[in-house]
Amino acid sequence: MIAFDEALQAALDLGRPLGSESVTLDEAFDRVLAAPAKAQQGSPLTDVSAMDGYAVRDADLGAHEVTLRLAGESRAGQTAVDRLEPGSCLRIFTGAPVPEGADRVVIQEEVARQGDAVVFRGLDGGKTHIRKAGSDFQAGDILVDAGSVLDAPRLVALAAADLGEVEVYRRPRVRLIATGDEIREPGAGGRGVPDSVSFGVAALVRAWGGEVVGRERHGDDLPTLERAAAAALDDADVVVVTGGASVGERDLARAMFAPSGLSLLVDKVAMKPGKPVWIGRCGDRIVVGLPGNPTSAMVTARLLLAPLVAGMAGRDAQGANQWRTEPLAADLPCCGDRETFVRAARLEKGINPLVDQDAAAQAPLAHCDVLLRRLPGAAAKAAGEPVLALTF
Ligand SMILES: Nc1nc2c(c(=O)[nH]1)N[C@H]1C(S)=C(S)[C@@H](COP(=O)(O)OP(=O)(O)OC[C@H]3O[C@@H](n4cnc5c(N)ncnc54)[C@H](O)[C@@H]3O)O[C@H]1N2
Ligand code: MOO
Repeated sequence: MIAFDEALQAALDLGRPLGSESVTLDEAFDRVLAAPAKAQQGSPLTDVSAMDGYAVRDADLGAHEVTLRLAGESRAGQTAVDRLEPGSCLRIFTGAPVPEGADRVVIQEEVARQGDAVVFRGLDGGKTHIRKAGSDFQAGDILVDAGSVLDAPRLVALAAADLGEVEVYRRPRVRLIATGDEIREPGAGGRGVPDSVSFGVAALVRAWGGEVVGRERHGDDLPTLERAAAAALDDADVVVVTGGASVGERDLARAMFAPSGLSLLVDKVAMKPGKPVWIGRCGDRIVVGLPGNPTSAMVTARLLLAPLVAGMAGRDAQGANQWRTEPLAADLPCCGDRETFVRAARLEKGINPLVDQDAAAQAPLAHCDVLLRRLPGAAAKAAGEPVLALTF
């Protein structure tokens, strides 16, 4: 049995990016940029108006009221006049090119219009309401750094950079295998245990940048499981097997990978819940064995699988387990002799440890937002005291 930190280090060491691929911006959401995104051209391309109004020359506006002749119109996407002649003004709209010679845009609320005659109050020397060419960014500027997760605002920046495709890290392909004669698909009713864990693990894999390529269930029959293991290793970067991790004769999760050349890197971890969790390799494939008890499975998946998948997806693997100090909303008992990850809810007044800490319980998962980290032998804590918390 190894310490939790040692197991985490093994997961981090395995969690290396798998290479990159080019995707269209439509496909880029939530992917991780593998190379810095450079603007293909500057923006705005020319000086443009920031407001709806009239483009004028400063020299034409004196201290007092002045009337200028309307010479035409400039709209975003089309301009009738490239140059503003002295004594004239140009109707202009937000985003439209500012003609050569114009010094400012006077907003329409500040002028009076009588046909083609536009009356301006005196020059107030305030804002020009002109966005200069390249003032947002210039050709070659790096708009989004490599390693960024492409969220909504970053996708805007990429499209603005005039990029149709971007280079992103490949997503690790993850296949889930639930084991156990009793496990069945949820929704079928009757005897058996609904496979709940696979849904939580699949969601977690996706949230941390992985692609779930398959979810399957098999009974406790070794030849069947061996065949399933070999097939899964064929098309996945990571195979996650649930259940059968403990010491019973029917706990076959490790055995099913033996003919595929399993070498164990982590085998039992001094943590509660989740002691039977294991991690191994079959060639260049990674296998993660989660305990069958649903809370144990989700805790170990969050603490070890999430950083592994994050690292393989090019994300900040270390950052996946970012423990923060937060105040307790209720008392917390002392910790036993195994490092313990207490399930808790984040309330407005602080972190509230859940009453039911049974590793097999599932109802508490519906209220669980955070894990609390408790070192072996840690003393009891009172409400208000700080505790180490990790968002689940
Ligand atoms: N003698 C010992 N017994 C056990 C030990 C031990 O050290 N010595 N460890 C215990 C611990 S800790 C855990 S955790 C469990 C984990 O056991 P397994 O990984 O072998 O899990 P199973 O026996 O296959 O199943 C346990 C439990 O979980 C349910 N299960 C399994 N898969 C799913 C799923 N996909 N969805 C929902 N529920 C699932 C299963 O029906 C069982 O009730 O072992 C202890 N025993
Ligand atoms: O430690 Mo097992 O993972 O709890 O019930």
